[in-house]
Order: sequence, then structure tokens, then C-alpha cells
Amino acid sequence: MKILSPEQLKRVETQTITIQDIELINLMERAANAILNWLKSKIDVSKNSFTIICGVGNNGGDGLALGRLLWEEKANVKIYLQKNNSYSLDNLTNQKRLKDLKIPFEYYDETTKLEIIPNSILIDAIFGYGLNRPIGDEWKPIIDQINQSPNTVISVDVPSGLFCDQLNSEKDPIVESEVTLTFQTPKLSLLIPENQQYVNEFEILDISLDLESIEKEDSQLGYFSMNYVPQFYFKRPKFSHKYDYGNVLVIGGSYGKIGASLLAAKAVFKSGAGLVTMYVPKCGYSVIQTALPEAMVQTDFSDEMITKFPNVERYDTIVIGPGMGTDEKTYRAFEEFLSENDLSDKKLIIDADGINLLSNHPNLLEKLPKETILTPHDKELERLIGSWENSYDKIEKIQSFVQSHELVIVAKGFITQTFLANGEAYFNSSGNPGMATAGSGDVLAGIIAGLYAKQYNASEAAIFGVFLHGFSGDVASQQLGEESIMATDLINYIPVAFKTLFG
Ligand SMILES: NC(=O)C1=CN([C@@H]2O[C@H](COP(=O)(O)OP(=O)(O)OC[C@H]3O[C@@H](n4cnc5c(N)ncnc54)[C@H](O)[C@@H]3O)[C@@H](O)[C@H]2O)[C@@H](O)CC1
Ligand SMILES: Nc1ncnc2c1ncn2[C@@H]1O[C@H](COP(=O)(O)OP(=O)(O)O)[C@@H](O)[C@H]1O
Ligand SMILES: [K+]
Repeated sequence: MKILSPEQLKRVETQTITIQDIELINLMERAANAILNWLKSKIDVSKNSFTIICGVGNNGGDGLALGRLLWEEKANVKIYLQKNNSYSLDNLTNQKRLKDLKIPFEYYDETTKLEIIPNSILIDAIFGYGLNRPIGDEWKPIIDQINQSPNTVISVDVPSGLFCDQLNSEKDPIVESEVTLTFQTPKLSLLIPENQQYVNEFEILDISLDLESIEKEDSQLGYFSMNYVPQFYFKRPKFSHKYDYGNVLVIGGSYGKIGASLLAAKAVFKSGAGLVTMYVPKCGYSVIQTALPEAMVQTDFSDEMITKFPNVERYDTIVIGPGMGTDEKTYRAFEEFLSENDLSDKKLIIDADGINLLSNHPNLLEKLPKETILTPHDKELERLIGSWENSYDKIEKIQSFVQSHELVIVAKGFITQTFLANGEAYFNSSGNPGMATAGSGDVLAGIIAGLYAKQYNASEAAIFGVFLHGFSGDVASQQLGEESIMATDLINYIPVAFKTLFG
């Protein structure tokens, strides 16, 4: 799903109205109904109280419409509307609808001491994507009252005060929401770590904006959610052979870090590859033969580290890096491997120490085949592309890096971002903090390799691999709780993840 700017959202809104032959007020009613239905799916609204704080634009209009719908559901509702002499047209229409039904609302200004109904759910409908300058200090007391109240705060579309696609200043007053209910497509600011204090959680509510109009908008940013999973379904043909599912080589491991390459190799198998061979220092041999009898093993001359890369002719997909170390001898072997082989028809995934080696010797980047997938976490990424000022700057820096080197970068984190070689970036929607555990990244590299080895291209393997990894983590967390998840659990839940996603 594309992530759009406020200007683009406005355009899609206008096109939707024309294509669907409706009025903006109908969209506002849809938005309010979508929130009502979301609330009803969580609580019995008739037994709850709501305090709704509305602004002067359409976000405020959504709040007024919601107030009316909640009132009709017999909820206890208190509606506040900002005192002003200029309101949006549909805000005014909703004011009239309230008046016609004799539903009371009160005005507030910057000096008002809000009387929030005790224990009510506080609905923040002051500003949405129309915010075009920071909220002035005069409104700080209102935002402060919302943030200091003990009530649960639900923001409509965007926490009020938060820009959709640029960084706020630290002193801007912004609502700290428990849940943000955003319409149709997530706004970029909801996905940015700087804003976690305001966003906490968000959910996307469908208001049936015209999907073709969304797709026509030019945006390099996307959000990968469950809706897009079915297109990744692949049924194994009856008359297929293990070689149809890829022949993968995992190069990695060093003394004390054989486990990392083992985790990656297991994940390669579990995500569907046909054959896996592991190339490790000698000390890994018996460990792997015992722990993963399905894998073939080749060993380096060295007991403790990789000093020479193997012949890779018969493999189509190669993972380099998990647990490999950055010893000078390993580096030289890596350089020799990249310089002396024609890798143009190989699918490469480089993780961990493999990335560190590239950062130390950026000349090697030019030797990678097109669309090699790199899977750095933030520290590894910084070594590779340099530091960034903030998340927006980070996105731009990665975009220019992937485009100039024709690589795919999976920038791992709480919300992992996958950058394709053309600069497109996809934000992932699965995963949980239980996945912040040793070896989790090795599993991801393995999953991506397992998919890449099969029928998926580099972009698909990276985007879907990241989702599958997070989804395995989500299934694991439902069964085990976040605290107890270990990387091995992520592997063990890949089958349940596949079954849940594809039946
Ligand atoms: N995406 C969609 O298709 C839909 C969006 N709707 C709602 O419409 C919202 C956008 O509505 P609007 O465009 O009216 O914008 P907002 O309701 O976000 O508010 C914008 C108003 O506030 C003013 N303003 C902006 N920054 C200000 C500041 N710092 N201090 C004081 N005033 C400021 C603007 O001039 C404008 O009058 C969305 O967030 C959503 O809640 C729904 O009503 C219907 C469907
Ligand atoms: N808070 C979090 N929420 C969701 N996913 C997370 C979180 N923390 C880490 N992850 C995921 O776990 C993996 C950790 O990878 P990495 O940092 O390389 O760990 P390791 O080196 O221990 O394998 C990444 O895929 C990352 O996206
Ligand atoms: K809002």
C-alpha cells in the first residue's frame, strides 16, 4: 500500500468523490463509522463514556460525526469544539447535524479547562493531515491537558500536532495517543521511531478511497501489510524436484559463532529451499552434522575461521556472513571470491560480518552482482552508508545508496524497511519486540535466502521474507510470550506462519 503525502491524500479524496459519485461529507461519515465499528469491536460503546475534542477542519468534522454516532448508540458523550470564526464546510454540516438532533457541544479556546468525563475514552480530533505549520504555543495548554489526563487517548487519523511527512521540533505540542486510527493508508510519520512517544500503536481503517487513484500517485514509499500476502502464494508443482527449489550455500561461522550460520541454514530449509550446503571452519563440522543432518557441510582449511571461499559453481543462492568474523584472512578470502568469480547469475544475501567487511572495503561493493540483498541492523548500516540526522534523512541516504550501487537493503529495526534497487522502500507491518533477541537477524537472512532460492525475485524475497520473519515472531509471541522468544523459536514457527498465511 502506498504511503502518500497530504497533498496526494487530498487528491485521492477528490478523485474518490468524483469516481464514486459521492460528496466529501459521505467520506467523513464513512470515517466516523469506521471508528465507531472499530470501537464496537473492542468495547460495548453504550456502557462507555467519550470525551471528544474537535478542531476546525475535517479532522474535527470526523470527531463531530463520531460524537453523533456514539450518541445514537446511547454512549455517554461530551463534545468540545474549538471556538473559531472559520470552519471547514463539512465541519459546519456536522455542527448543524448535532444541533438538529439537539446533541449538545461546548466550545473551547486556549484558556479552557477541559472537563474530561472521568474514565471516558478521550478522542483527539483536533488536527489531521491538514496540519501545515506547528501548533502554536497558545494551544499547548489544551494538548497538555490531554497528555496529562489519565484517560485512554485515541487519535483520529494522526495524533494532533504531528506532521505527516516531516519531522516535528522537540518543543511542538503533540498529542500522545494510545492508539491512532488512521484512514486507508498509514502516514509516514506513524512509522518513524522519533514519533513513538506520540504514536504508540496505530491501526489502518478502510474508508474505501479509490484504490486505483492511490496506485496512480507517484510515491516511492509503501507499507507491506497482510492484504498483500496472498499474491506471494506459491503452490509446489506435483512433479517437482528438490533442485527446483534452489541450491543454497551458507558461508559463515567462526570459532564460538558456528550457531549463527546454523540458524541461518535452518531458516533456509524451513522457508522452502531444496538443498542447503554450509561452508564453515573445521570446528563447525561435527556440530552441524549433528544439529542439522539435512545440510551438507564443507569445511575450510582453518579450524577457527574462513580463510578461503569454496567453489560456488553449483549453487544458485549464496548467504555470506552469519557468524563469519572480520579477520583480515577472512576479508582477503572474501575479496578474492568477489574478484575471481563471475557471480552475475548468482543470488547473494550478505549479512552481519559480511556487511562489516564491505563497509571496511567499499571498493568491494562494485563487485557484487546486481540486486544483492544486504540485511544490516542500524550499526551495520551506519558503517556502510555513514550516519544520518534523523529517520527522514536515513530514508533518503539509503535510497541514494541502493540506487547508485543497484543493491537491495533490508534496514532492520522495530519497523524494518526494505529498499529496492530502484529506490522504492517498503515498511514492514509484522513483528514484535520479542524478536530483539540474539540470532534473530541470522534467521531473517536464512528466510530471505530460502525464498530467493525458489520462485521469488530479489525484491519479493526481501519484502516478503521480512514480513514472514516478523509474522513467525508474532505467532511465536502468541504461543510463548515476547520475553521467551529465542531465534530458534522464530524458525520453529515458520511452518505455522506459512499455514496461517496460505492455509
Ligand atoms: N483521507 C480522507 O479521504 C478523509 C479525511 N478526513 C479527515 O480530514 C482530515 C484532514 O482535514 P483538513 O484538510 O480539513 O485538515 P485538518 O482537520 O487536519 O485541519 C486543518 C485546518 O487547520 C488549519 N491549520 C493547519 N495547521 C494549523 C496550525 N498549526 N494551527 C492552527 N490551525 C492550523 C488549516 O488551515 C485547516 O483549516 C484528515 O486527517 C481526516 O481526519 C475525513 O473527514 C474524510 C476522508
Ligand atoms: N522491537 C522489535 N520489533 C520487531 N522486530 C524487531 C525488534 N527488534 C529487533 N527486531 C528484528 O529482529 C532482528 C534482529 O536482527 P539483528 O539485529 O541482526 O540481530 P542478531 O545479530 O542478534 O541476529 C531484525 O530482523 C529486527 O527487525
Ligand atoms: K487527530
